Amino acid sequence: MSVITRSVNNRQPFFTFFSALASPITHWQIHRCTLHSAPVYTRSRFPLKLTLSRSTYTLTVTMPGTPKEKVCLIGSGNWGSAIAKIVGRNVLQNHEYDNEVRMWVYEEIVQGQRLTELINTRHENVKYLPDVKLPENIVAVPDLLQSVEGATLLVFVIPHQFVKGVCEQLKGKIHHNARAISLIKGVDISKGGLHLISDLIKENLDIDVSVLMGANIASEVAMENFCESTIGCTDRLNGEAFWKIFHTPYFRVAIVDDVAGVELCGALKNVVAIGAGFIDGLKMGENSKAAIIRIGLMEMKKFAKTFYSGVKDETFFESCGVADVITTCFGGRNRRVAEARVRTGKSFETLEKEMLNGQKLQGTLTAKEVNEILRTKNMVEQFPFFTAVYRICYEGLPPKSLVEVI
Ligand SMILES: NC(=O)c1ccc[n+]([C@@H]2O[C@H](COP(=O)([O-])OP(=O)(O)OC[C@H]3O[C@@H](n4cnc5c(N)ncnc54)[C@H](O)[C@@H]3O)[C@@H](O)[C@H]2O)c1
Ligand SMILES: O=P(O)(O)OC[C@H](O)CO
Repeated sequence: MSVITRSVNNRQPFFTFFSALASPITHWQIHRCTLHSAPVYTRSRFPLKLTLSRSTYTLTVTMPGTPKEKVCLIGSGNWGSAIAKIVGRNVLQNHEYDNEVRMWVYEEIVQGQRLTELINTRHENVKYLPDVKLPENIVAVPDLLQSVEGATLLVFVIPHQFVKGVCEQLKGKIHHNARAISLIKGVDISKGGLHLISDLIKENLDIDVSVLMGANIASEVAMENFCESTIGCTDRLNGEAFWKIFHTPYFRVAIVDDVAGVELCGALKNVVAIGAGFIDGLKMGENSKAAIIRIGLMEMKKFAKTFYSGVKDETFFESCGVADVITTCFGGRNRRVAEARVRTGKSFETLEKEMLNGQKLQGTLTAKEVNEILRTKNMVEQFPFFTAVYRICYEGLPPKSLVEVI
């Protein structure tokens, strides 16, 4: 691979500059030419990016034989399957991506057959996203290491309690140019202290990790109803590589440079959803639920900023922020199960099994993890809403106390 740097007078008309530059590289395909004012730098990575010394022109070129990006989806639940439909279609429309997308499936027997076989023959995840056709280039693979073979873009989309185990199996086994994105809504406290799931992946696999979070109830995305989502990235090129596999006219993705803010919004809104479900279970009406959403959002922001000083206010106005809190407090699984908890008196474990058919709740576990962090830091009183949700879930506090303590 080579990096070519040319000096170009930045007052030259654009076409003069372009034709001067085009001739020596006619044997390359020029995929993009953009104008920007970023500082000068060169990178030797595919696609080869040329930034011309002291000019403001950037060319992205791909040499013949450039390896294509190969995507692997690590996870195949409700959201994993819905996003597979988008990714499968998008890679077919972009020559920079390999057509085959492998999807790691935690194997199980469904209707007397292996789930992977069902997915590969019927092109439908009959258990986790029934009645939605997946593109035929989505290939279900039961072996984790086989699924990531040759993959340069890893999409992590499994419930957060399983990430550590999956990362341990992948350590040292991934492609040298692999980058990842996490669609997982949760936090990690396994090493003591608060950690982002994206950091857990980054530290285990030694790769750059972006995140994608948003107001995205899987079944609605699968029906192609319009919605938005947010990518948080530190490396813009990586963020853009993932943007291309997710963005569609009905699933509109924005990119921001606040990984911690985006990810903590995704994780903490699940705790707010549990609180909203309690309010619904108590039949307290929409004003009370709106109040819970507002108070919950304020605690999300305070928590995120307390533990990650770089978190930006604007992030809370992206899809990953206020929009996701709203959708999850009206249409999400956490809300639904918390409502049933109040109405039936059954435990969350029982209701998860009875109502979700193998899908996993994230909010109750996150409430516990958040509480553990707050207790360690002596901060429970500063977060009365998160604390009350935890105490209702785990310490027998009556749900109606939620509005008394906040
Ligand atoms: N479903 C949604 O609407 C939605 C939307 C956005 C984000 N998310 C987030 O995406 C993540 C994944 O959620 P989902 O909805 O795709 O999953 P899910 O809850 O539908 O499914 C559970 C998945 O976990 C797998 N699993 C079970 N045991 C396992 C184990 N021991 N190891 C590994 N995998 C195991 C199952 O095979 C199944 O694929 C979560 O963090 C969730 O919050 C979900
Ligand atoms: O069904 P929930 O509660 O896990 O929420 C789903 C999504 O995260 C909503 O964006």
